[in-house]
Amino acid sequence: MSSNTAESIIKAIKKDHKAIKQVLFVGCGASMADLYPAYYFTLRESKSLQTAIMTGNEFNFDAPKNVGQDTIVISASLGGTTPESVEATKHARELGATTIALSHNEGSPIVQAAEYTIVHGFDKNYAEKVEKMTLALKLAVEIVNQYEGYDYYEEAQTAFDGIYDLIEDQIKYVGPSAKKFAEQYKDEKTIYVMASGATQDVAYSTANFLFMEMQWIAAPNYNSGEYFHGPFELTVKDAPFLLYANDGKTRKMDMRALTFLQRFDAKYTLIDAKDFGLSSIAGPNVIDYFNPMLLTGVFRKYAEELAAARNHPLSKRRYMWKLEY
Ligand SMILES: N[C@@H]1[C@@H](O)[C@H](O)[C@@H](COP(=O)(O)O)O[C@@H]1O
Repeated sequence: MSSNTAESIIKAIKKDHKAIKQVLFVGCGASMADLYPAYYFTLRESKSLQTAIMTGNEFNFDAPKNVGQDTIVISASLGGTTPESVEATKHARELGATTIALSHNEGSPIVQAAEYTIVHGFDKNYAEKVEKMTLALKLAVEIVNQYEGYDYYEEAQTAFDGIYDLIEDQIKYVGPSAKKFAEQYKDEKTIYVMASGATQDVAYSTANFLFMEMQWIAAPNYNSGEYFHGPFELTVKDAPFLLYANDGKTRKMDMRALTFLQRFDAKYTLIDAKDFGLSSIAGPNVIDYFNPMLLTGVFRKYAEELAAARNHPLSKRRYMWKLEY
């Protein structure tokens, strides 16, 4: 068990494992979603590594047959106690994989279960809310760079250096838009949520956790490319949508969805990385991977305003912390 930087952890792993074949990302709920940008990066940028992302118990009950010495399993858990994620970390070790856990809780079971750990912040500000996600991406960048070489490593470091300050800076200006969103959506029973590329699971996370878990608002969510292959049939006047737009390769997909929402006069809120100046810190070769952090950080303010307008705190639960399940 050691808490260290992404760079030093991968260096240490490489000493014992000259070659690896696979990187798996495992977690539950928001923590699984936080691993998505790292998974997306690995899938796009690695020339040889296999990669997949899965929920804790899918790994526990049905792990890929090829997990072994040449696999790195990166698990994440904010509280560090989610049983499925702790078990997955233990199971990965039993199967011979090298394990790295990300958690906010230093002494937690997941930290104890993993060989390498990174303890991240969460409470201090909006930027810290995305520290887990950012550090997971940092691990993925180190893996690809140290094992294969990554041409845009320095460009990525510049973006890592700038992302937290950009979030904190932009948060200062979103208050009025966040309040407007809260007023407009506070009585909705359903909100449809869309995003593309590395941001896909920000839609998943917003819908499943901020809306369904924390506000009890039904929230179907899908990739903005997939919107045109079924879900768009529900686009009618005033149907409530939230659309995340990336600055990067998949922006065209988000803009196509936006045009369709406008065409049928849906009620939509657009959370656009271009409005928050992502390109001021992230160069064109890495920008795709930093949309999720910025959009998650900024949208937190919208969720807080929604909770306030609905008089339904983000911490309110019907079952969690109350029942065995
Ligand atoms: N209801 C919560 C989710 O909100 C949370 O995302 C998940 C993972 O939590 P952790 O990140 O602590 O592992 O656990 C529970 O299921």
